[in-house]
Amino acid sequence: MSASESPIRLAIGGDHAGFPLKEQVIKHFGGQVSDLIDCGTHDVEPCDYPDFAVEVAERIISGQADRGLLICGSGVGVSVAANKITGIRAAICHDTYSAHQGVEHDDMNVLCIGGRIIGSELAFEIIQSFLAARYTPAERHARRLQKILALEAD
Ligand SMILES: O=C(CO)[C@H](O)[C@H](O)[C@H](O)COP(=O)(O)O
Repeated sequence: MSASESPIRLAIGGDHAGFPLKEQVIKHFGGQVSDLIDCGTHDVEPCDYPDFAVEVAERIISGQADRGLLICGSGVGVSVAANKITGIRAAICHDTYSAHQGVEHDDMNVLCIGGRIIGSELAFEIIQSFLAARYTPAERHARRLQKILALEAD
C-alpha cells in the first residue's frame, strides 16, 4: 500500500447548513475511511458552527483522528473558528487542486466546505483529493510551516 493509499481517520462535523451535505458525505465515504467520526450536528435544527469546529479539532489534537472535514453554509464560519485552535490548519477548498495542494504544501489538516455553495458530486471529488494527499516535506514547505507554527507560539 503506498503512502497515498494509507487509511485516514476522519472527524466530520458541521452546523445545520452543512448537515444535508454531511449526511451525503458520510454515506458516500463511510466505507472508504478507516475510522469516520461524526461530531454532529445530527439534524437541521439551527445551531452554532463554532461548537462543531471545536469538536472536530479536539479529535485531531487528541490523536483520535488524522484529519477533519467541516461543513457549514459557506465554509467561512467553520474555517475561521477552526483556525483559532492551536495545531489546526483549516481552509475552504471548493476545487480539487487546492484540496490536495493545501495538504502537500501547507500540511492542511482540516478541509472546510460550504454546503450551500457546491453540489455533492464536486464535494466528493474535493474530499477524495484531500484524503489522498500527503504532506510533502520539501525544505521550503517545512520552512514555511515552521513560520506558521511560530505564529501560534507567539
Ligand atoms: O455559512 C456560514 C457563514 O460562514 C455559517 O457557518 C453558517 O452556516 C450560517 O451563518 C448559517 O446561517 P443561518 O441563516 O443561521 O442558517
